[in-house]
Amino acid sequence: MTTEVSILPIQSVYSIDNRTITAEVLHEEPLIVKFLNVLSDEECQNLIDCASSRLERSKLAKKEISSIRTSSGMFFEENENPLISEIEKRISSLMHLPIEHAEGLQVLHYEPGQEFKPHFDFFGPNHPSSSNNRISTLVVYLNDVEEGGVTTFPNLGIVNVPKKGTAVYFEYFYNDQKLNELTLHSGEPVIQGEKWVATQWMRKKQIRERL
Ligand SMILES: O=C(O)CCC(=O)C(=O)O
Ligand SMILES: [Fe+2]
Repeated sequence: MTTEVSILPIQSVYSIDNRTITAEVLHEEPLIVKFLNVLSDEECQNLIDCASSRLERSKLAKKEISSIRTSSGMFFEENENPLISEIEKRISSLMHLPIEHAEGLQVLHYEPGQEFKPHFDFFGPNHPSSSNNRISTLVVYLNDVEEGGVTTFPNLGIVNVPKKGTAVYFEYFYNDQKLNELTLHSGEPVIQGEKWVATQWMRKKQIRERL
C-alpha cells in the first residue's frame, strides 16, 4: 500500500490566533487526530447559547428524519456574527483548507438516549453533492458529558471521550476508498447529562462565495 499525503500537516502543536492547540495522532491512515484547546470555555458556552433556541430534529444528508440520528441541531449562517467568523477562521486554519471550502458550522445537541449511529460523513456516489464531496471533519466538544456520548470509530477500535474545548479530526479524501471507509464513526448514546458538539465539514472544492 502506498502512503498518501494527508491534508493536515502532522504536528504536535499548532499556533493559531495566539492559541496553542496541541495534537495527538490517534491513527495515521486514515488520519485521525485529537486536538486540545481548540475553543475556550467561553466560546463553547457562547456557541451553546446562540444555538439552543434554534435547534431542530437532525436529518440525514438526504434530508430524511431517521433513527440513525436522533439528536437535534442547527447550522449557523456563514460569518453569521463575529463569534462565528472567528471560530470558522480558526477551524479552517487548523484543518489546513481555505474557508471557502467550509460548510456552515453545525451545532448538535444530544439528550440521554440520543445518538448518531455509525455513518460516513462523505456523500455516496449518487448524492447530488458528491461532485464536490466532503473530505474532512472536525467535531468540537462544547461540554463534558457525565456518562456516554463517546465518539467511536468501530473499524479502528478508537473511542474518544468528549471534553469541553477539545476536538476530533478525521479525513477521507483518499484515492483508496477502503481508507475512506475506515472513517465509519458514531456518536454513542448519551447515558447521563447532555452532549453538545460543533461539527465542521470541509468540501473538496470551494462551496462558499468569496467575500
Ligand atoms: O457526536 C459525535 O460524537 C459525532 C458527530 C458526527 O459524527 C457528525 O457530526 O458528523
Ligand atoms: Fe459524522
